[in-house]
This record gives sequence, structure tokens and C-alpha cells, in this order.
Amino acid sequence: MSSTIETRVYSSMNAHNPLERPRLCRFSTRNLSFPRQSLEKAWLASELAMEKPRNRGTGFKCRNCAPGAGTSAIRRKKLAVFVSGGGSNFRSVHEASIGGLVHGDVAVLVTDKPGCGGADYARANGIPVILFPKTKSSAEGLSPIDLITTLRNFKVDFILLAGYLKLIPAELVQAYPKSILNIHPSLLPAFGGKGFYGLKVHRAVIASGARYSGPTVHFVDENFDTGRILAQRVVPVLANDNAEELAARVLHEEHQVYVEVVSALCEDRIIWREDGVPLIRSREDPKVYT
Ligand SMILES: Nc1nc2c(c(=O)[nH]1)N[C@@H](CN(C=O)c1ccc(C(=O)N[C@@H](CCC(=O)O)C(=O)O)cc1)CN2
Ligand SMILES: NCC(=O)N[C@@H]1O[C@H](COP(=O)([O-])[O-])[C@@H](O)[C@H]1O
Repeated sequence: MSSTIETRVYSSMNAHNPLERPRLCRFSTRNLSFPRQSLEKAWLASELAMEKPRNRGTGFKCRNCAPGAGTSAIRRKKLAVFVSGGGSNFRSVHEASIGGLVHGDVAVLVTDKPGCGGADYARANGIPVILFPKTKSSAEGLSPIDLITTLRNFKVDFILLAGYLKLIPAELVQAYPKSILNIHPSLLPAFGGKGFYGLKVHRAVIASGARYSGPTVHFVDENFDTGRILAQRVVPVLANDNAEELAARVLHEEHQVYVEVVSALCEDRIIWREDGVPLIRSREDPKVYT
């Protein structure tokens, strides 16, 4: 069996231009820590995504559209989720998608750790897994431009970072304006930025004497954790908390708030205030924003 997979990569602008000659990409399957089939599946799904857009019924009937707008079908969105670890937030969003709480589908999982729990969950659920970024140790990873092309081929609308530990490059941020979210386990802008991830965040919160903490969902810009804040939840920091206990309390809230935010995102209920602050329009009462 060849140790190379060749596939076509179209420019992100003309994915369907029959006249465009696609670039030939070769992916070595040697030393792949995840089965060759995953990569083939990713490219096959990518090809299928280009040729046969999935038709998932007539679309979502919006019960709470602005008065006079009547019911209008809202297109079901396509999501890419980026993980580096266990993937419990990814799992929460995926389960909400299957359960009907999120009007979207996870089209692809992107990771820098192909052996992580999130990647295992994706493979077990038939979701293509893509390795990003390309590094010295993982030559099979995609370059930013190839990742963008692949996401376009999957028709991805929104990117959700969920415990992804690498800096998203400016090219990707610019290719998906106001369309990349991240969940961070502290009340930003406190305890964010380079070096603040996982238990390190909770250790810093406890050491600071802060009495409250909680998750922040924010839009992603070119820097770590400086994008516009969209949602937060608050939990108490107890006097005898250790980092693991606080992490578990915050993570429970993360699973709730990320599903609520992604649900709003997929139902086009995010609006931008004139000062640039994003707000979520209530599904129950369109006059209420949080
Ligand atoms: N362009 C952006 N990329 C990413 C953002 C972002 O807001 N903008 N958020 C992070 C997620 N994150 C916090 O929510 C975060 C992740 C990782 C780090 C960090 O310091 N990473 C280390 C490397 C860790 C590793 O590879 O094991 C580092 O860069 O030195 C800070 C914050 C995801 N990307
Ligand atoms: N700064 C980024 C960061 O620390 N993200 C955090 O990593 C964990 C991933 O858990 P999960 O893999 O079970 O979703 C979550 O607590 C998330 O907030």
C-alpha cells in the first residue's frame, strides 16, 4: 500500500470553478499516529462536501422572528471544532447538535494532537479528523492555506475552539471574520493570554484570592484571549478549593454556556452593538438581549 495520499486542493475562492486546475497535495501516511483511513475519510468527506452538499430537510422554522417577518427558514450551519485534549466541550456541542438544541452539524474536527480524547470521540462518531498545524514533528499537518481550503470545501460556517492550545494564525482569523469562537476557563480579561490554559488558569485564580471565577466565550482575534466577549457564567471560588475542584466547577458551566452560545450562533441570534460589543438575542423574547 502506498505511503502517500494524493488529493486535489482547490483555492478557497473557486472551489467549484470547473476550469480551475486544483493543486495536487501529497500527504504522507508514514508514522501517522491516526489511521490512514481518517485522512482519506477527511479528504473523501471534503470531496463529498464539495460535490454533494448535505440536504438536511427544509431548514429551521424560526418561531421568534421579528414581527412581520413571518417564519423564515434558517439554513442549518456547518461547524468545525478545534481541540487539543479530552474534548468534553466538543462532545457537549455535538450531543446538542444531534439532540436538536444546536441548529448545526459538526462537519470536521481539527486537532494538533491526533491521539487526544476529542479526536477519538470524532472518529467514533464518523467525524473527519484533520491535523493542524504542520510542525517539524507532524509533517502531515496542514498549512494555514490548506486548512482554509479544506474548511471551505466542507462549507464550514463557524469555527469553535474547545481546549485548542495553539495560536490560530492571522490568515485563518481573517478568513473567518466574526466567525471563530473560543471558550476560556476564567472571567476574561482576567487570567488570560499566553501561558494561561488548563489547570494553570485555575491555579492562578486561586492564588489571586479571587472569590469568583467562571467561563468566558469570546470571538477570536489574532492574539490569545483578547477577542470580543460574548458570554460569561460565574461560579464561586471556595476557600479550600484546589485547582482540580475549581476546574470541574467551571467546566460544568462551560458545557452549558457553550451550547447556549453555539445555539444562538447557528440561529443567527448574535447581533453587534454599535460600540462593537456582540450580544445574544433571546430565543423566547426577541426584545431581550444578553
Ligand atoms: N488567535 C487566537 N488563537 C487562540 C486563542 C485566541 O484567543 N486567539 N485562544 C486559544 C485558547 N487559549 C485560551 O483560551 C489558550 C491556549 C493556549 C495558550 C498557550 O499559552 N499555549 C502555549 C502552548 C501550549 C501547548 O502547545 O501545549 C503557548 O502558546 O506557548 C494560551 C491560551 C487557542 N488559540
Ligand atoms: N485557554 C484555553 C483553555 O484553557 N481551555 C480550556 O481547556 C479545557 C478543555 O476541556 P475539554 O477538552 O474537556 O473541552 C476547558 O476547560 C477549556 O476552557
